[in-house]
Amino acid sequence: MIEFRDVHKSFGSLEVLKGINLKIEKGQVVTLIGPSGSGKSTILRCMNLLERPTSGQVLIAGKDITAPKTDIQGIRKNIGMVFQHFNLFPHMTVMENMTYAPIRVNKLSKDQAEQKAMELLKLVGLTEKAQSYPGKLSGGQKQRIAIARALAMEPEIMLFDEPTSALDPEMVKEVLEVIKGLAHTGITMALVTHEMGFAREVSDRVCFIDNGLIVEDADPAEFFSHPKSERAQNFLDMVL
Ligand SMILES: Nc1ncnc2c1ncn2[C@@H]1O[C@H](COP(=O)(O)OP(=O)(O)OP(=O)(O)O)[C@@H](O)[C@H]1O
Repeated sequence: MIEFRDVHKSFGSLEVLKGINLKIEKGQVVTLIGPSGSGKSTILRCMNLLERPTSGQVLIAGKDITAPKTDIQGIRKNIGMVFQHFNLFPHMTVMENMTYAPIRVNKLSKDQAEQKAMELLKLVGLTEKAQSYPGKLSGGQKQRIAIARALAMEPEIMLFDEPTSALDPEMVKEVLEVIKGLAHTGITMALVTHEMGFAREVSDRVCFIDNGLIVEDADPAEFFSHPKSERAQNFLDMVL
């Protein structure tokens, strides 16, 4: 579903990705972990070309999205993304936030889009907030809405870039529960997270990134109990 072939990315003279090779199969849940600045978010952002690789290829469902003249908007429709900061439109109600793109991009009628939005609000436990403005919601609620909004486009792929890092500790759980509920429902998921318990419990695979490379790509139980590299061991000693 997602494939990286020798992906490099530089910002000026700083080479941030140094040859990433990665395959994520349809329906898999893959977590990227590693030290700050190692390139995790950049890998995720190359999956929908928010960052364009300097060289190498990114394939989505077999299609090379790094090729010239790719219909990137068409591809992005199929890839939901949830960021650390929720990015909801502050001047729109929750319902308007959730129906905006489905009406304009997926050409749903207002009724269809609202019906779909209500189903998703139910999924994230926030039906009573449909007419609220984001400013009236807690951080955890905003992030659950952001997830529901991404799902409203019915994407086959969901990318999560540190979805709980900006939340107060008491709100982390409610957001992780929602993400957990999506795992293994058929959606292909890639996550950058510092929540090691979550990575261990929910992922099919954990990729340990260090200094722009995938140092380990392993089964979570194996990775957390017996990391192969000294770098991963040192990292786990710091964070666990
Ligand atoms: N748009 C950009 N312009 C310049 N440098 C960038 C840009 N985006 C990222 N970088 C640099 O690339 C490196 C990798 O960043 P990235 O955000 O991918 O790391 P990360 O592993 O996700 O880190 P963190 O866990 O701290 O979010 C960092 O040194 C960062 O400063």
